[in-house]
Amino acid sequence: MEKEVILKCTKMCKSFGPTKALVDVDLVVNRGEIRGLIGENGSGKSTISSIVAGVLPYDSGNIEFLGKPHKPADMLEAQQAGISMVVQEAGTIQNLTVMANIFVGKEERFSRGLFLDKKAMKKEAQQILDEIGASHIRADDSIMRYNFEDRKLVEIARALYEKPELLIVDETTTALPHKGREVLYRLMKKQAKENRAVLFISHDMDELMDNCNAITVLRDGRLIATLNEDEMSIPKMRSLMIGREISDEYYRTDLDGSFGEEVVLKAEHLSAGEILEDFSFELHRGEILGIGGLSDCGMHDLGKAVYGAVKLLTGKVIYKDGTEIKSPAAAVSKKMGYVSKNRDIESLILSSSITSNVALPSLNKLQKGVYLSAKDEEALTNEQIKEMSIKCENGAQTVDNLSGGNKQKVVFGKWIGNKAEILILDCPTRGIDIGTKVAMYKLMYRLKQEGRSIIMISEEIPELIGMSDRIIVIRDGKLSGILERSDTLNEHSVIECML
Ligand SMILES: Nc1ncnc2c1ncn2[C@@H]1O[C@H](COP(=O)(O)OP(=O)(O)OP(=O)(O)O)[C@@H](O)[C@H]1O
Repeated sequence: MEKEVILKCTKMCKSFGPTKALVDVDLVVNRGEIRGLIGENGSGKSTISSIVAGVLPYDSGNIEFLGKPHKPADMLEAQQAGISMVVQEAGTIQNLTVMANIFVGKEERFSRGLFLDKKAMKKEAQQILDEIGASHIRADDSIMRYNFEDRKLVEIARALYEKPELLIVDETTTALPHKGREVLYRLMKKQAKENRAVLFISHDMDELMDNCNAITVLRDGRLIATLNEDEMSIPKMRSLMIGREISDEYYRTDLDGSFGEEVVLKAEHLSAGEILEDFSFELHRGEILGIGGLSDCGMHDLGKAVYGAVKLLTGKVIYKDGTEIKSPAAAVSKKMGYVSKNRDIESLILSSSITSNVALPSLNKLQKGVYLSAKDEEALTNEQIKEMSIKCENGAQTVDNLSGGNKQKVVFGKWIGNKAEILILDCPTRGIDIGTKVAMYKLMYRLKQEGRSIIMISEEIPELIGMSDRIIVIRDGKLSGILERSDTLNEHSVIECML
């Protein structure tokens, strides 16, 4: 049977100044399909989704949606045409309630004369939250009460409320806890089963294989291939993305989980956030200490607590020289670095340049008398652009303009540039393409060998097993087990500890 086309892009082009983000892209998405869109960081995936969803205009080419010309002036217009999108980073508005976030721009639907029928709004918002399996989120609560993961679920509710013909999911899964990912997969499958369509952007090869009916590969803004279900395989997808074969070995290959005796950081009886309670551990010189658990087990709070970024309810964090780490400033002065899971809000100054972001923790080092050495700042940044393969015009480009994965590389680069001795990495490879991931793991291993210490908080069990010397598993805010690196350690043993 002939497939019914829902979206047809022909020779779509988009440039940002000298950067050719999309070059003559022809993309056809059919009804009933979950289409994966893959490519390295900066290959143009989000540019396509932003154009189709009305966030960005295109320069030339042609788009048809449901057989009609499609050139939406904004997101609302694209939504009215039948396209909704859930994005990578925070897409909710602070200071509003959950329901106001769900119905933003559509409030008139509930207006009764001069007033807003908040009761009806609440009822409808709660209904959609319940429908997507997020009943724990209350429609009339302030959005600020909810964490990053729950806010993503609110965005999903907002996107699905309209029953869009095309749902775009732009790297949302890594922001969600495991349960939330399952919810999203189920909703995507439902969308396809109802003969609508999904455009699904992800770097996770397994979830792409499990959920997509076809995969489109981009490289440097050009469409390289579209693989149908029977042609899809991980090695093929990887090599089409990167343009060369890459090995299956992502992680360090040694089984030696040894590290120095010296304790460089000690956490004693920490309680913080809503769940973390009476938690203690020691980090050693040259150790990669993995921290795992379900997303809401308290591990993200632990990262913040160790960096002095949240108020401790009990306990203390002590650096090797006896200094108590009570603030990020104290942490930075002891050469500690922190990569937050909530990258755009907590780890970057989006409106500043790559150089300003990279140089920020190294300002003391870069200061010459009362002046900052612009030349040194630039050299430091260029080194990190090279080391982390940051795709950008130059260090003067504002971080806001970088692709998601390249922003993550900037965060990593700023702490590597600062020669941090202790790195607290919360989901460090989030949004990072497979080629760069391999490079990052190599870098982490090199840092370990140089005697630096890493706390790696991760929701990816293979990453924890693949990189850690020891894995501390947290369950419901408390220590549930410590697992040592060995050839018998497997996903099952970690999961057993987590649940
Ligand atoms: N507003 C902007 N201004 C300047 N350059 C931009 C802008 N938005 C995107 N770019 C550039 O366009 C290119 C494509 O970016 P895009 O965000 O589409 O990549 P991506 O494939 O989604 O990457 P990632 O996997 O890292 O999310 C990148 O080089 C990026 O730096």
